[in-house]
Formats: sequence, C-alpha cells, structure tokens
Amino acid sequence: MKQQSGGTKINVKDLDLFYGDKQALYKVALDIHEKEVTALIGPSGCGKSTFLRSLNRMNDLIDGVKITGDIMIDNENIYETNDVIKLRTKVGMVFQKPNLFPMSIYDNVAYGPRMQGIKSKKELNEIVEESLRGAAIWDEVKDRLKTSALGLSGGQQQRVCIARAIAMKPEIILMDEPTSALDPISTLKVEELIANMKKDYTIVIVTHNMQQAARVSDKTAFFLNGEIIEYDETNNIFSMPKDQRTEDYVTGRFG
Ligand SMILES: Nc1ncnc2c1ncn2[C@@H]1O[C@H](COP(=O)(O)OP(=O)(O)OP(=O)(O)O)[C@@H](O)[C@H]1O
Repeated sequence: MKQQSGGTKINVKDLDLFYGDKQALYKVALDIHEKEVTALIGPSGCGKSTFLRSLNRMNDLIDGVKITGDIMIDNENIYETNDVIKLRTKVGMVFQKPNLFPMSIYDNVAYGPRMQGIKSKKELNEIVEESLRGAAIWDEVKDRLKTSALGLSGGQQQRVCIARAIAMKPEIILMDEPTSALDPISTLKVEELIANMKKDYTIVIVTHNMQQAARVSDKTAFFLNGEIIEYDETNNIFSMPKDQRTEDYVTGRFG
C-alpha cells in the first residue's frame, strides 16, 4: 500500500555494518520520506555508498559483511524477507557509471520486464516508451530504439539506465553519484529529471557535489566516519547547520 506523500517510507534504526572486522557504519538511524529526494553527503570513505547499498541488500553480495539493526521499508524489515528479488524490484538502483548492456536501447529497457515474464510485444512497447519518457530521453532515442545503447553519449546512457530502473516499476530509486561521470550539461539534465521524478518515486542519492545536493534534494544527511552527524531539511544543512563538523564540510573546509 502506498503511503501519503511525505510519510516515512524507509525507517532505519541502529544500523551497524562490518566488512569483516572493519566497521563501516555506526548506529545509523534515519527516516526517509516518501516522494522526496534525500541526499547523502560526506567525505570519501565515510560510508555513504555502504549505507545506500544496504537499502536494497546489495551488500549481501559482498563476502564477510555483517549487518545488525533494522531497515524497515513500508513497515517491513527488509532483512527478514527471503524475497530479495522482489525487494530489488521495489528498490531500484542507478550506478555511478552508466552500465548498459551491449544490446539495443529497446532491449536494455525491456530486459527487466522480460525477466519478469512479460512477453506481449504491445505491453513491452508500452513499458519501453513510458520508461524512456519518464527518464526524459524518449525524444532523443525514439527513432533509434533498435540501435546499440552503447552508441549513445554518456549522459544519454545514464538516462537510459534510469529508464531501465523505471521499467521495473520501483517505488524507491537509489542513485550512487549518478552524474559524477557526466559533463555539466548532461548533469543538469539528470538533475532536472530527478526533480521531476520525485512526484512518483522516493529517491535517495549519494553525491559529492554540494551544489547538486542543494539543488535536487529535500533532505540531506551528512555522514562522517560511518556515522550520521546531522540530518535535516537541505536548506538548513546548507544555511544553518547545527553541528560544527557539518558547517566545516559544507563550507568546503574539509573533504
Ligand atoms: N567491499 C568492501 N570491502 C571492504 N571494505 C569496504 C568495501 N566497500 C567499502 N569498504 C570500506 O568501507 C568504508 C566506507 O566506504 P563507502 O564506499 O561506503 O564510502 P563512501 O562514503 O561511499 O565513499 P566514496 O565517496 O569515496 O564513494 C571505507 O573505509 C571503505 O574502504
């Protein structure tokens, strides 16, 4: 059941995460609100990606990872479900570098729905068009859907990656530095897209780019050494942070 906009979508409590003996997250607690963009910022190695990957259990794929604490999505503990495929359908992901398959644009976007068993050409056509429109790339690719996706520019490829995520009909989309490999114009396009997407999705984005966090997000969490130091409305984090360490980071004194 979908919750009201602004309600808690993801509730994290007491999250500790270890890679072998090395602890990467310490008692992380966070409420992520539905249909908002939440940015995760902080210096390199502070645990942002680790935290992001915990939200759809991508860390399960890494040997020696131990996780304690609770992550509830729509009031269900995601570490208590056996259906990780369903979880990853609900919680999609877009990576730092576009990672399209060496196949056509159409086949890239139709890949997930086909894996889910959708065979009807009409239905697949609809999903592909809807997803590419949702990722603001339809007009640029509609006449070349059957050509290789790898022939697109990096910025176009990243929007096709977003379309591929949308095609799975997720409720939450995790983005790990989605524009770090893009030029400024493509970055702006992806940022506009993110701002538009939040009417339909709950978005969590890791970014090193402070202006980007300020431009696209509603809430911002500042991570340092595996802990959340401060979490608030993005405006407050950037204009009147409560913690000196947040202020030092957002004003560029370290990181
Ligand atoms: N697969 C792994 N195995 C062991 N240690 C890891 C692994 N992935 C991350 N770490 C360690 O966990 C800590 C947090 O890393 P993480 O990648 O989450 O930080 P980050 O804030 O996302 O950094 P960056 O901004 O550089 O991407 C770091 O000390 C890192 O070396």
